[in-house]
Amino acid sequence: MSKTYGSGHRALDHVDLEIRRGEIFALLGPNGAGKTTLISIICGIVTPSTGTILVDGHDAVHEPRAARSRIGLVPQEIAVDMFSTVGSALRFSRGLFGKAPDQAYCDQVLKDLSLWDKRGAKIMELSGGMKRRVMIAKALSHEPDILFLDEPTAGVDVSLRRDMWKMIGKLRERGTTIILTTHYIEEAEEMADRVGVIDKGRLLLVEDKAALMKKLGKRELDLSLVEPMAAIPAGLEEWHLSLEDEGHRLRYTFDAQAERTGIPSLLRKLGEMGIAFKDLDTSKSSLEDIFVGLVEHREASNEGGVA
Ligand SMILES: Nc1ncnc2c1ncn2[C@@H]1O[C@H](COP(=O)(O)OP(=O)(O)OP(=O)(O)O)[C@@H](O)[C@H]1O
Repeated sequence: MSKTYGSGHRALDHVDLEIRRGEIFALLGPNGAGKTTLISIICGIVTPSTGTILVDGHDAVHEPRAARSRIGLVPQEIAVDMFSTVGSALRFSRGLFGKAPDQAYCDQVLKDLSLWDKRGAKIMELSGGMKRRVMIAKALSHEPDILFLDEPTAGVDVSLRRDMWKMIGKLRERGTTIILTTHYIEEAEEMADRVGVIDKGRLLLVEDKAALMKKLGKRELDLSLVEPMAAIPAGLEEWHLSLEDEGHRLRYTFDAQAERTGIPSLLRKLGEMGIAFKDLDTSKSSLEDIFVGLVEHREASNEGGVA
C-alpha cells in the first residue's frame, strides 16, 4: 500500500508486508517514518491511497467492521472518558464492538493488567501509567486476535514496562498476534519474533530478530597510534584490522554479543609487538547507522524498490 496525505506528503511508499498469525512483530523506525500511518490504515482510521489490506481475510477498506472487530488498538495518545470508571470503560468498549457482556472475561483482563483494585476508580483519578493500562484493557475488551501497540512504552516507567512485556508474552502464549511500533531497539530485542525497519515511508527490511540483532551487534574499537604506520604489520591478521586516518588509527570491528570479543588478546599482541597507542575509543552502530547502511547496501546491490 501507499499513502499520500492531502498535504502532498508521501507517508507510505509501496509497503508490502505480511504478518504471521501468532507472532510478535516489531515495526522499528524513527519519528515520522510512517509507523502510525501504517497502523491507522490497517485499523480503518486512515484510507490508503493505493493498495489492499487484508485482516484475517477481510478487506480493511471494503469490510471495515469485520476487519476492525479482529483488532485491538492501543494508540499512542491516552484517549478515554475520564469520568467513567475502569470497569465500565471496559464494558462500554466491548459493547461498541457488538460483543455480548462477559463479566468474567473483563475481570480477567483487569486482573492481568493489575487493574483489579482500581476497577471502581474513575479514570481521571489514576496515574499516567495506570491510564495506559486502562487503554490496553479497553483494546482487549472485545477479545481481539490481533493487538496493535503504538509506542507502548514511550514515557513509561520501568515497572510498567516490565508488566507490559509480561502481559504481551502472556497474550502471545494465548495465540494473539501482536504488532508493536517502537524506536527502541531494546524493545524489539526483548520481545519481537520478527522486526521490520521503516524509514521515510519505505520498508527497508523485514527479518527474524536474531538475524537483525547480529547486524546490530557490530562494534568498532579505534586505537590512535603514537607512530603512524604505512601498512598493518604481519602477525595481526586474525583480527582483520583496517588502517584509518592515513595510518594514524587502527580499527578493529567486532561482534559485541560474542562471548570473546578478541579485544584483550589484540591489546596483548600490540604490547608484545611494541605498537603503542595514545588513546582508544569504541563505538556501536546506532539505529541511524543501520538505516544508512541498509539503504547503501540496497543501492549498491541494485535491489532498490520495495521490500
Ligand atoms: N494527517 C496528516 N496529514 C499530513 N501529514 C501527516 C498526517 N499524519 C501524519 N503525517 C505525516 O506523515 C509522516 C509519517 O507520520 P507517522 O505519524 O505515520 O510517523 P511515525 O513513524 O508514527 O512517527 P512517530 O514515531 O513520531 O509517531 C510524518 O511526516 C507526518 O508529519
